[in-house]
Amino acid sequence: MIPHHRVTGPEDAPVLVLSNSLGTTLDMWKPQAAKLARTFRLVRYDTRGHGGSDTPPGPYAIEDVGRDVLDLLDDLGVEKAHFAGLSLGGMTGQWLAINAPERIDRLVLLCTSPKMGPAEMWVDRAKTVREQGTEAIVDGTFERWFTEDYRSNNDLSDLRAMFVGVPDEGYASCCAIIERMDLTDGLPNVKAPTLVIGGAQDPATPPDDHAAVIAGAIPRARLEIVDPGAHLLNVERPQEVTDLIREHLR
Ligand SMILES: O=C(O)CC1=CCC(=O)O1
Repeated sequence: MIPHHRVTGPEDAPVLVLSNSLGTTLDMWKPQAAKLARTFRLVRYDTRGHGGSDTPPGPYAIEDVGRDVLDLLDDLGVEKAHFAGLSLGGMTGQWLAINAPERIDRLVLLCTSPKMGPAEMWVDRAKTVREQGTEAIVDGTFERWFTEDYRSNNDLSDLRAMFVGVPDEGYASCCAIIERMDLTDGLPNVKAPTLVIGGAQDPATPPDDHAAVIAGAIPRARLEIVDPGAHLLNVERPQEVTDLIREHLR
Protein backbone atom coordinates (compact mmCIF):
# COMPACT_ATOMS: atom_id res chain seq x y z
CA MET A 1 0.00 0.00 0.00
CA ILE A 2 1.38 3.42 -0.92
CA PRO A 3 0.81 5.74 2.05
CA HIS A 4 -0.30 9.35 1.69
CA HIS A 5 2.83 11.49 1.54
CA ARG A 6 4.24 14.95 0.89
CA VAL A 7 7.53 15.61 -0.91
CA THR A 8 9.47 18.88 -0.56
CA GLY A 9 13.03 20.08 -1.11
CA PRO A 10 15.41 20.02 -4.09
CA GLU A 11 14.73 17.25 -6.62
CA ASP A 12 18.38 16.21 -6.81
CA ALA A 13 19.09 16.24 -3.05
CA PRO A 14 19.54 13.03 -1.00
CA VAL A 15 16.17 11.62 0.08
CA LEU A 16 15.20 11.70 3.75
CA VAL A 17 12.01 9.88 4.80
CA LEU A 18 10.32 10.99 8.05
CA SER A 19 7.97 8.56 9.79
CA ASN A 20 5.33 9.60 12.32
CA SER A 21 4.40 8.25 15.75
CA LEU A 22 1.19 6.55 16.84
CA GLY A 23 -1.60 9.16 17.00
CA THR A 24 0.00 11.78 14.75
CA THR A 25 0.28 12.58 11.03
CA LEU A 26 3.11 13.75 8.81
CA ASP A 27 2.40 17.23 10.25
CA MET A 28 4.17 16.20 13.47
CA TRP A 29 7.39 17.02 11.55
CA LYS A 30 6.37 20.67 10.94
CA PRO A 31 9.05 21.93 13.37
CA GLN A 32 11.76 20.24 11.24
CA ALA A 33 10.32 20.33 7.71
CA ALA A 34 11.42 23.70 6.34
CA LYS A 35 14.99 23.42 7.60
CA LEU A 36 15.50 19.81 6.52
CA ALA A 37 14.03 20.52 3.08
CA ARG A 38 16.88 22.94 2.41
CA THR A 39 19.36 20.08 2.10
CA PHE A 40 17.19 16.98 1.59
CA ARG A 41 14.48 15.78 -0.74
CA LEU A 42 12.10 15.39 2.20
CA VAL A 43 9.46 12.65 2.07
CA ARG A 44 6.95 12.81 4.90
CA TYR A 45 4.18 10.21 4.98
CA ASP A 46 1.23 9.13 7.13
CA THR A 47 1.56 5.63 8.56
CA ARG A 48 -1.43 3.48 7.53
CA GLY A 49 -4.49 4.14 9.68
CA HIS A 50 -3.37 7.75 10.19
CA GLY A 51 -3.88 11.10 8.42
CA GLY A 52 -4.55 10.86 4.69
CA SER A 53 -3.47 7.22 4.36
CA ASP A 54 -5.95 4.40 4.00
CA THR A 55 -7.10 2.37 6.98
CA PRO A 56 -7.23 -1.19 5.63
CA PRO A 57 -8.76 -3.84 7.91
CA GLY A 58 -6.46 -4.58 10.89
CA PRO A 59 -4.78 -5.73 12.98
CA TYR A 60 -1.49 -4.57 11.43
CA ALA A 61 1.98 -6.01 11.86
CA ILE A 62 5.36 -4.26 11.73
CA GLU A 63 5.96 -5.92 8.31
CA ASP A 64 2.88 -4.12 6.95
CA VAL A 65 4.07 -0.63 7.83
CA GLY A 66 7.63 -1.49 6.75
CA ARG A 67 6.47 -2.74 3.34
CA ASP A 68 4.35 0.40 2.91
CA VAL A 69 7.59 2.41 3.01
CA LEU A 70 9.20 0.12 0.42
CA ASP A 71 6.12 0.58 -1.81
CA LEU A 72 6.44 4.34 -1.37
CA LEU A 73 10.15 4.33 -2.26
CA ASP A 74 9.41 2.17 -5.33
CA ASP A 75 6.62 4.52 -6.38
CA LEU A 76 8.91 7.54 -6.04
CA GLY A 77 11.74 5.76 -7.88
CA VAL A 78 14.06 6.01 -4.87
CA GLU A 79 16.57 3.18 -4.46
CA LYS A 80 18.05 4.18 -1.12
CA ALA A 81 17.07 6.84 1.44
CA HIS A 82 17.94 8.17 4.84
CA PHE A 83 15.19 7.38 7.34
CA ALA A 84 14.19 9.07 10.60
CA GLY A 85 11.26 7.88 12.69
CA LEU A 86 9.86 8.65 16.12
CA SER A 87 8.33 5.96 18.32
CA LEU A 88 6.17 3.83 15.95
CA GLY A 89 8.08 5.56 13.14
CA GLY A 90 11.34 4.42 14.70
CA MET A 91 10.01 0.87 14.98
CA THR A 92 9.32 1.01 11.22
CA GLY A 93 12.88 2.29 10.76
CA GLN A 94 14.35 -0.62 12.74
CA TRP A 95 12.32 -3.12 10.68
CA LEU A 96 13.52 -1.55 7.42
CA ALA A 97 17.18 -1.46 8.48
CA ILE A 98 16.97 -5.14 9.51
CA ASN A 99 14.87 -6.45 6.60
CA ALA A 100 15.68 -4.14 3.69
CA PRO A 101 19.22 -2.89 4.46
CA GLU A 102 19.90 -2.12 0.79
CA ARG A 103 17.16 0.58 0.86
CA ILE A 104 18.30 2.43 4.01
CA ASP A 105 21.29 4.75 3.99
CA ARG A 106 21.58 6.43 7.41
CA LEU A 107 19.10 5.90 10.23
CA VAL A 108 17.80 8.13 13.04
CA LEU A 109 15.70 6.46 15.74
CA LEU A 110 13.90 8.81 18.12
CA CYS A 111 12.11 7.86 21.36
CA THR A 112 11.47 4.34 20.18
CA SER A 113 11.88 0.72 21.16
CA PRO A 114 12.50 -2.73 19.66
CA LYS A 115 9.95 -4.23 22.09
CA MET A 116 7.51 -2.06 23.98
CA GLY A 117 5.56 -4.15 26.44
CA PRO A 118 3.51 -5.18 28.21
CA ALA A 119 1.35 -6.67 25.44
CA GLU A 120 -1.85 -6.36 27.53
CA MET A 121 -1.40 -2.59 27.70
CA TRP A 122 -1.74 -2.41 23.89
CA VAL A 123 -4.72 -4.78 23.88
CA ASP A 124 -6.42 -2.62 26.52
CA ARG A 125 -5.58 0.62 24.73
CA ALA A 126 -6.94 -0.64 21.40
CA LYS A 127 -10.15 -1.78 23.15
CA THR A 128 -10.59 1.62 24.84
CA VAL A 129 -10.11 3.47 21.55
CA ARG A 130 -12.49 1.17 19.66
CA GLU A 131 -15.17 1.63 22.37
CA GLN A 132 -14.67 5.29 23.34
CA GLY A 133 -12.53 6.91 20.65
CA THR A 134 -9.11 8.59 20.85
CA GLU A 135 -10.71 11.45 22.83
CA ALA A 136 -10.76 9.08 25.83
CA ILE A 137 -6.96 8.77 25.89
CA VAL A 138 -5.75 12.17 24.72
CA ASP A 139 -5.04 13.62 28.19
CA GLY A 140 -3.04 10.58 29.32
CA THR A 141 -1.17 10.56 26.02
CA PHE A 142 -0.15 14.20 26.32
CA GLU A 143 1.24 13.50 29.80
CA ARG A 144 3.64 11.04 28.14
CA TRP A 145 4.34 13.19 25.09
CA PHE A 146 5.37 16.40 26.87
CA THR A 147 6.97 17.44 30.14
CA GLU A 148 4.71 19.24 32.60
CA ASP A 149 6.63 22.43 32.02
CA TYR A 150 6.08 22.25 28.26
CA ARG A 151 2.36 21.47 28.68
CA SER A 152 1.87 24.44 31.00
CA ASN A 153 3.58 26.92 28.71
CA ASN A 154 2.44 25.97 25.22
CA ASP A 155 -0.77 25.89 23.21
CA LEU A 156 -1.32 22.24 22.31
CA SER A 157 -4.70 22.65 20.60
CA ASP A 158 -3.42 21.86 17.08
CA LEU A 159 -1.68 18.71 18.30
CA ARG A 160 -4.79 17.73 20.21
CA ALA A 161 -6.86 18.13 17.03
CA MET A 162 -4.30 16.02 15.15
CA PHE A 163 -4.52 13.25 17.75
CA VAL A 164 -8.34 13.08 17.98
CA GLY A 165 -8.52 13.29 14.17
CA VAL A 166 -6.72 9.95 13.77
CA PRO A 167 -9.28 7.25 12.84
CA ASP A 168 -10.10 5.14 15.92
CA GLU A 169 -9.77 1.93 13.91
CA GLY A 170 -6.42 3.04 12.47
CA TYR A 171 -5.05 3.86 15.91
CA ALA A 172 -6.31 0.57 17.39
CA SER A 173 -4.96 -1.50 14.47
CA CYS A 174 -1.53 0.09 14.95
CA CYS A 175 -1.60 -0.79 18.68
CA ALA A 176 -1.51 -4.42 17.52
CA ILE A 177 1.83 -3.78 15.80
CA ILE A 178 3.44 -2.86 19.10
CA GLU A 179 1.60 -5.57 21.03
CA ARG A 180 3.25 -8.31 18.94
CA MET A 181 6.55 -6.73 17.89
CA ASP A 182 10.01 -7.80 19.02
CA LEU A 183 12.88 -6.54 16.85
CA THR A 184 15.60 -7.12 19.45
CA ASP A 185 17.34 -10.06 17.76
CA GLY A 186 17.71 -8.20 14.47
CA LEU A 187 19.44 -5.10 15.86
CA PRO A 188 23.01 -6.52 15.79
CA ASN A 189 22.57 -7.01 12.02
CA VAL A 190 21.81 -3.34 11.30
CA LYS A 191 24.50 -1.95 8.99
CA ALA A 192 23.16 1.60 8.57
CA PRO A 193 25.07 4.23 10.54
CA THR A 194 22.55 4.91 13.30
CA LEU A 195 21.84 7.78 15.66
CA VAL A 196 19.56 6.94 18.59
CA ILE A 197 17.90 9.89 20.34
CA GLY A 198 16.05 9.71 23.66
CA GLY A 199 14.20 12.23 25.80
CA ALA A 200 15.50 12.32 29.37
CA GLN A 201 11.96 12.59 30.83
CA ASP A 202 10.19 10.28 28.33
CA PRO A 203 7.83 8.06 30.36
CA ALA A 204 6.71 6.07 27.28
CA THR A 205 10.18 4.90 26.24
CA PRO A 206 12.50 5.79 29.14
CA PRO A 207 15.95 6.16 27.54
CA ASP A 208 17.78 3.78 29.93
CA ASP A 209 15.38 0.97 29.01
CA HIS A 210 14.94 1.68 25.30
CA ALA A 211 17.29 4.17 23.55
CA ALA A 212 20.33 2.86 25.44
CA VAL A 213 19.37 -0.73 24.65
CA ILE A 214 19.01 0.02 20.92
CA ALA A 215 22.30 1.95 20.84
CA GLY A 216 24.02 -0.91 22.69
CA ALA A 217 22.74 -3.51 20.23
CA ILE A 218 23.33 -1.76 16.87
CA PRO A 219 27.03 -1.84 15.94
CA ARG A 220 28.68 1.61 16.21
CA ALA A 221 25.36 3.39 16.95
CA ARG A 222 25.57 6.78 18.67
CA LEU A 223 23.29 7.70 21.56
CA GLU A 224 22.12 11.24 22.35
CA ILE A 225 19.81 12.09 25.26
CA VAL A 226 18.02 15.44 25.08
CA ASP A 227 17.33 16.96 28.51
CA PRO A 228 14.75 18.23 29.22
CA GLY A 229 12.39 16.42 26.88
CA ALA A 230 9.64 13.80 26.90
CA HIS A 231 8.26 11.51 24.16
CA LEU A 232 7.25 13.82 21.29
CA LEU A 233 10.75 15.18 21.45
CA ASN A 234 10.92 16.76 18.00
CA VAL A 235 8.02 19.04 19.01
CA GLU A 236 9.24 19.83 22.52
CA ARG A 237 12.88 20.37 21.48
CA PRO A 238 12.64 21.29 17.78
CA GLN A 239 15.97 23.02 17.29
CA GLU A 240 18.01 20.35 19.08
CA VAL A 241 16.35 17.48 17.20
CA THR A 242 16.72 19.22 13.82
CA ASP A 243 20.41 19.86 14.50
CA LEU A 244 21.05 16.28 15.62
CA ILE A 245 19.38 14.87 12.49
CA ARG A 246 21.28 17.22 10.17
CA GLU A 247 24.59 16.52 11.86
CA HIS A 248 24.13 12.73 11.58
CA LEU A 249 23.14 12.87 7.92
CA ARG A 250 25.81 15.36 6.86
O1 LIG B 1 1.42 7.28 23.05
C1 LIG B 1 2.28 6.56 23.52
O2 LIG B 1 2.06 5.74 24.38
C2 LIG B 1 3.66 6.61 22.98
C3 LIG B 1 3.82 5.86 21.74
C4 LIG B 1 3.99 4.53 21.60
C5 LIG B 1 4.18 4.22 20.20
C6 LIG B 1 4.13 5.55 19.61
O3 LIG B 1 4.31 5.83 18.42
O4 LIG B 1 3.89 6.48 20.56
